[in-house]
Amino acid sequence: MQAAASLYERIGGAEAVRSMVEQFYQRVLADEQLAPHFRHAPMSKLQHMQTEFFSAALDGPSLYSGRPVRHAHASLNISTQQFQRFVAHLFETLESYALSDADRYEVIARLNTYTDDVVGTTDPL
Ligand code: HEM
Repeated sequence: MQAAASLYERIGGAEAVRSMVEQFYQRVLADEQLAPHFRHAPMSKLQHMQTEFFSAALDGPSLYSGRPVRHAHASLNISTQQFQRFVAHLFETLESYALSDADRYEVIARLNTYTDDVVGTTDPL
């Protein structure tokens, strides 16, 4: 019997995750409440790291080699509202992929587990 397909496979594998991250960042950078955070960010490295991160988060084969999420966002002073906008852009991006609603909510639920690592992390690492 074959193992059930992972979320990574259901979204369409490596190429789908790469293009999903690209579309997602186009949305994030077009959002005037989020874009200022990325003004000095190394965007091609960030997209690469995010692609790895999402692949790992969706149970794909790749390992995430970037910094811990808490470390990467320390001192960025991201608000809860900005975090919610970020996740809403992801949800909208996922709407153009052939995923069930349950899968879309599962992706969002996984990202929401990082809220405390991303929001307002001005405290010591
Ligand atoms: C669940 C939510 C989020 C996740 C999982 C996430 C994940 C990541 C990852 C994996 C990196 C790369 C780390 C590295 O370079 O080693 C990163 C960097 C970054 N993220 Fe996020 N992020 C999230 C939310 C946000 C939000 C809401 C913002 C801003 C509005 C943001 C702004 C940034 C910036 C500016 C960087 C680049 C930091 C630098 O290299 O100087 N992130 N994020």
